[in-house]
Amino acid sequence: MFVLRQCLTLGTKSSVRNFAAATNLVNVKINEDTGVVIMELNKPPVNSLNYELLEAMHRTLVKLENERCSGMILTSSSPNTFSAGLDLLEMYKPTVDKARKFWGMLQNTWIKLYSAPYPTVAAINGHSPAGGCLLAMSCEYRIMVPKKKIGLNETQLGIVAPQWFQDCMKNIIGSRQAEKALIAGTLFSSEEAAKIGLIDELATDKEDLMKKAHDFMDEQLGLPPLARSTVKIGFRKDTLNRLINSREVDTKYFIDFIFQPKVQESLEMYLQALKKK
Ligand SMILES: CCCCCCCCCCCC/C=C/CC(=O)SCCNC(=O)CCNC(=O)[C@H](O)C(C)(C)COP(=O)(O)OP(=O)(O)OC[C@H]1O[C@@H](n2cnc3c(N)ncnc32)[C@H](O)[C@@H]1OP(=O)(O)O
Repeated sequence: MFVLRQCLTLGTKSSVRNFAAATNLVNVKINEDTGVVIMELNKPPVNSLNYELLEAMHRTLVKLENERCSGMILTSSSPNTFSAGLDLLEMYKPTVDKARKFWGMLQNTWIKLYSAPYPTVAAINGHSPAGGCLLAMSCEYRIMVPKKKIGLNETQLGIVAPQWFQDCMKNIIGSRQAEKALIAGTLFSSEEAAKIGLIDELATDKEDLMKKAHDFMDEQLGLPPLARSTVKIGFRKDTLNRLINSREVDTKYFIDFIFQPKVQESLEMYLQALKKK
């Protein structure tokens, strides 16, 4: 049974609720017996990743480093969407300062998630485009409900998936498949994603999704943790270091790119199309 665990917070059950309620943007539950955490994104309607949601995730990931967290399942409270990716409003006519702060928080959050030593599973309970796909790809294992969409569709919006987004995809589906998918900005159905290995398993529904996520976690918890995490980090270090060693350059690419008038036009048109749906 899952209970909110005291040591995640300041010591009482009500402080646990305060920790989550401080933003309300992520629900965090931990199994007292196993140490497995469920982090549920909770920014209706579509968990678009704005600064505040990223900060809430980042803060949680930092806290988990100091806790007896043995593994994490990432999912969402939305019935239809895991995450709609980066909040387009963060990129549409921001100030330079705001855009810089936003991008820095995205980098921070990704670095923490990608390098987490404990096993991580994305329980993808709905659509997962662009930054949503990045979150899923940053976990070690992906399980998805049927008939939803996942992929790095940036090109379709007139923007470009940054190098580290691209690297994550390459690491999972291989260079050739990733190149094709990134150039076209392909959004794969859950079923197609399973065929190319972008996701590891299909689930029938949310209940089955969570069951499969726990099954994966149970398998991982049977492995010696230090050996497990050493191999994981060994595989991920080049991708991580590539961003860590070039954070400023990456931020400059982002700022220079989104402030181009053509990119702002594309974002405006895309936002309008989303509203008109
Ligand atoms: C290699 C070197 C490269 C060097 C150059 C690098 C330069 C860097 C460039 C910049 C890179 C930027 C990277 C960006 C990555 C991203 O993540 S961009 C975001 C992409 N996201 C999407 O395309 C998803 C858009 N949303 C949808 O497709 C749908 O909403 C959905 C399928 C997720 C869900 O559909 P549905 O349930 O039908 O909900 P909707 O009615 O569509 O939406 C509800 C509501 O939410 C608003 N919304 C949806 N998505 C977003 C979003 N991403 N941001 C902000 N808002 C969003 C939508 O407008 C609706 O609003 P209203 O209720 O109408 O107000």
